[in-house]
Amino acid sequence: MVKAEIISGKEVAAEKRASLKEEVRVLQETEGIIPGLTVILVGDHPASRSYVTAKHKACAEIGMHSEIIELEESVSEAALLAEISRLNEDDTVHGILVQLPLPGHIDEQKVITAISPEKDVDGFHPINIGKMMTNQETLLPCTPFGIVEMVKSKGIDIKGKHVVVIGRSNIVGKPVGQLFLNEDATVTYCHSRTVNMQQLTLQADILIVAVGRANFISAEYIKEGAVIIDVGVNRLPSGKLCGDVVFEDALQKASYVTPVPGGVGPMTITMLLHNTVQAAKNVRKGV
Ligand SMILES: Nc1nc2c(c(=O)[nH]1)N[C@@H](CN(C=O)c1ccc(C(=O)N[C@@H](CCC(=O)O)C(=O)O)cc1)CN2
Repeated sequence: MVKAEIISGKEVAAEKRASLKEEVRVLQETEGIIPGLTVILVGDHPASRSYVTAKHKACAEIGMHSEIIELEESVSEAALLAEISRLNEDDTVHGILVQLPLPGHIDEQKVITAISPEKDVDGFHPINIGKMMTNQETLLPCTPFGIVEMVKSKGIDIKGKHVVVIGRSNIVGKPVGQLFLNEDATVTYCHSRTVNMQQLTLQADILIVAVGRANFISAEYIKEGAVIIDVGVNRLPSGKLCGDVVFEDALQKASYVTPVPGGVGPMTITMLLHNTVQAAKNVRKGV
């Protein structure tokens, strides 16, 4: 029997994008500012290319300016850093994003740190991460930010809830736990070395799964009535996309579940738009 309500990231994203479109219109009409995003794509990873294209399209749909800079897979780290430095100095660029992952010869952390924190619309710069950790206003990592927005959109109470995060990546696992901690949740992290993970996941009021392994979480890991957030986007040999959670199992045991596709993914790009508009406004405020 289906018990859970599906949290449609597509629907939450559409609502948020409509309000951002209006914000962009007002910003342009009243102050002549058009928020601008520049995305750097290194190499020709097909999934990365499709995410970058989706970002470009999403910007256009809400009236924002955007540009894609494509660099060869073999580009040197120094050349990439020089490009970032040029964009840091360009006042028409409010947001800079380097699509990840990068080729192995480039130090990802060095690249992220080279982006001006004020233009770091991915929210990955150590200064922005530090501000997030200390609960200060800043540009927040898009996927974690989108997850919190989705949960809030359903009026789900976070305070005092036990949030269990499976995964400890810098772009999703670690920051999503911190954002829920900032919302007064009790947070537990699980990862590949966690002993008896099931004992922990069965305590989760909100279970966030970001491991990148198809159908990693099944019914026996889910507490009755839990909120299940599935961050995984895995392509099966059949070509079909699926999440890290067995969706049918979550439907039967959880109170809410996010689908794949159409769940967390669309929120990632939406919060990127939000951050870029925010970065443009911050320039005006001198933040
Ligand atoms: N610089 C960054 N690199 C990467 C990020 C990021 O936030 N910043 N996140 C991911 C990729 N990503 C955005 O860049 C992303 C992933 C998935 C989706 C999405 O909408 N997925 C759809 C399915 C898409 C499909 O058909 O393949 C869904 O879940 O519905 C958007 C953005 C890694 N790199």
